[in-house]
Amino acid sequence: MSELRIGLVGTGGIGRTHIERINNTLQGGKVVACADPVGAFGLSVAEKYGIKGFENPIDMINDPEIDAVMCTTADPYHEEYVLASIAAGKYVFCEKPLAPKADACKRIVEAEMKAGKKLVQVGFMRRYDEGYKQLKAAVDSGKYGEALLLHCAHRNPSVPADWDNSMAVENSMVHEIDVLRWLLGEDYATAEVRYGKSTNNGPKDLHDPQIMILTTKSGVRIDVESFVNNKNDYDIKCEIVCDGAVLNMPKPNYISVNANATTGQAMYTDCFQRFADAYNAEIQTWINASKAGYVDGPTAWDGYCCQVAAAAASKARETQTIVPVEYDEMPDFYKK
Ligand SMILES: NC(=O)C1=CN([C@@H]2O[C@H](COP(=O)(O)OP(=O)(O)OC[C@H]3O[C@@H](n4cnc5c(N)ncnc54)[C@H](O)[C@@H]3O)[C@@H](O)[C@H]2O)C=CC1
Ligand SMILES: O=C1[C@H](O)[C@H](O)[C@@H](O)[C@H](O)[C@H]1O
Repeated sequence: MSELRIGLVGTGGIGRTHIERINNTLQGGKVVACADPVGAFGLSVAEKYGIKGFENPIDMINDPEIDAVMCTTADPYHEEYVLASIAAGKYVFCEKPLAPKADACKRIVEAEMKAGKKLVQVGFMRRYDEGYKQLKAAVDSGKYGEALLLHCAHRNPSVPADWDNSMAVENSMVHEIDVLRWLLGEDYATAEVRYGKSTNNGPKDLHDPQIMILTTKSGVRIDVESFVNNKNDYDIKCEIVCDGAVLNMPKPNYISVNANATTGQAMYTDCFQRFADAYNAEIQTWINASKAGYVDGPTAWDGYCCQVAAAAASKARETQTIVPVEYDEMPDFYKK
């Protein structure tokens, strides 16, 4: 295959950044068409980029001129378009989360197994971030002993107006749920969500910050702060306390400037700046693997496991209790 012809469904913020990165920066693929659940909006974006527009996303997914699909719609639409891509036998990159709820993720897993071939990669780009990769290599090396505690923070300057209390876990901290499961190489045992004093930066009824506490099956304890209205910068932290060392993820930022007897350093204000290289790496990996005929990234099973843990955390938040995380047995299909 000379060039992977990609059809993108979901022409919102990240959809457009992915069109630009694939068509201007990455190699081996091209977004040749796009569509959106809001038909007219998708057509307007197709015109903006000079690519083919489809009023109906399903028509695009089924078009023989489309080799592979990217799903960057709002979360609730992921299931429909991923299932349509599987039915069409096409590789599909689905932005996180695979679907908002675990049962929808399980339907995708079952459809993929029925199709007899892994076709789905989920957009958990932090696995491709240099900082997280260095942390994983350090833990895997055994040089510093066992990982015992992790202290994490996931801070946004602000979130959309329709943000609700469930989204801190189900939309935002799903990144930590996935990347730490991958980094530590094990599943979770329990989930808990606690509140601190809420900020006045956001709506009155929003619990913000929230603290999610996870334990893994081997007993590692993880705390993650989610502060979505910090009105400052986009700040991602991960500190790993081991037997013989404390490992800290670097905080990449812009240069510092000494001028007028002051020093200052601009900070990242969104995920697109902080994880630009990781998005490029995950999508280049997806293009290369799709052309070669396999999946080489977070699978639909990873997406399911993530939402099982997220559902336990949401139940823990609602009940203010500690909730067990209970997965189905991993099918052999995903063990190879
Ligand atoms: N991996 C990551 O770090 C990130 C992943 N995401 C994920 O990507 C997916 C899409 O997120 P975003 O691009 O932030 O969503 P968005 O809110 O920018 O767009 C989502 C949908 O809203 C509608 N929409 C947006 N702007 C519109 C307009 N001007 N006119 C008409 N309709 C409009 C469209 O249906 C569009 O597909 C979500 O699943 C989200 O979880 C989003 C941001 C970062
Ligand atoms: O996926 C993302 C981004 O990566 C941000 O880190 C989150 O805070 C945001 O909610 C989510 O859309």
